[in-house]
Amino acid sequence: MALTTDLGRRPQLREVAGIPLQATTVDNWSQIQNFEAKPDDLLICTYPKSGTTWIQEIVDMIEQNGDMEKCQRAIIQHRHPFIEWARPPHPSGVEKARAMPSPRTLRTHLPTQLLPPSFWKNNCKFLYVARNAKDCMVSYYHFQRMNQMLPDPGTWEEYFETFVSGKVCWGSWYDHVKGWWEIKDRYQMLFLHYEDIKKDPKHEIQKVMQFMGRNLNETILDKIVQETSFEKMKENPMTNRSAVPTSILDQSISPFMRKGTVGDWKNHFTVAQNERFDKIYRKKMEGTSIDFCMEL
Ligand SMILES: Nc1ncnc2c1ncn2[C@@H]1O[C@H](COP(=O)(O)O)[C@@H](OP(=O)(O)O)[C@H]1O
Ligand SMILES: CCc1ccc(OS(=O)(=O)O)cc1
Repeated sequence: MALTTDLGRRPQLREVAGIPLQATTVDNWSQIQNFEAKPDDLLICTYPKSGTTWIQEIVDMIEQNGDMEKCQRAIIQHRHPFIEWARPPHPSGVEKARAMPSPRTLRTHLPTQLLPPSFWKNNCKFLYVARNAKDCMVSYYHFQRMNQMLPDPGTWEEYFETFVSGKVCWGSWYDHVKGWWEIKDRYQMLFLHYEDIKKDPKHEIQKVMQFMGRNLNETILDKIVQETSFEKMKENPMTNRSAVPTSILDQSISPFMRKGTVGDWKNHFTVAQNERFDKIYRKKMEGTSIDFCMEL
């Protein structure tokens, strides 16, 4: 597959406890770790490219009782502070969260071991969305091609190695998903799969609604299903990242709302890569009960 080649110009990652993160996040690490969560916080947790924007829009539509105009009040990145986000001189995710009235909905890509401890102490609600590793890898590859704030992914073949070895921003997909899955019954956590939302959005949105302690009628639920479809969100300037400068997200390379499907990995993985991936996957995920749907 074709290369993007501006190696050397993209920022490189640094590490916290072996997890690669953006350098600006690492510079801000003590502020992030000392973040004071509140008992009524809802934290959206995902591995990158697992449907974060999608679940954010679903949660916001539930919070706003299906009022689309209220959901248009700001771009999605500004509605739910991203707690490990740091890009001086802009306010950090922690600063944005502090300035937000409760009840707050926040978001993170951090693995469990790096989450600020106050989230556990305050028994906050966690909404985790997991996406199958192969589609996640494909989506992340295209995102790294277009995101000028992340390292250049190199060729697809090179990226395959980078991803399976966990040397991407926010670390290993396997460890992230296993980490959140293994603690799900010890906390107030709703654990969803991207593929299930795709298959039966109304059913999964109802689960989110109940988890949030809300009760919306069928008409509103149907509206949320429609407004959060891939096609609608791709056209929606509040969700499609069209407001982000090209110097950060170059959507002429790959759109942020790219395909939104299950099984696009089949258009990228060679037979040999697929066999190798499955072997690595079995080893890394040995002993876990989590299961993924790879095609619909
Ligand atoms: N409403 C929606 N329905 C399905 N997929 C969606 C979606 N909104 C965003 N996505 C997909 O979620 C991925 C982005 O995830 P995140 O928000 O975590 O960065 C992209 O996947 P693809 O690159 O496979 O298209 C994007 O297209
Ligand atoms: C950390 C890399 C990153 C992630 C997301 C970005 O844009 S957006 O928040 O999705 O609009 C930019 C950089």
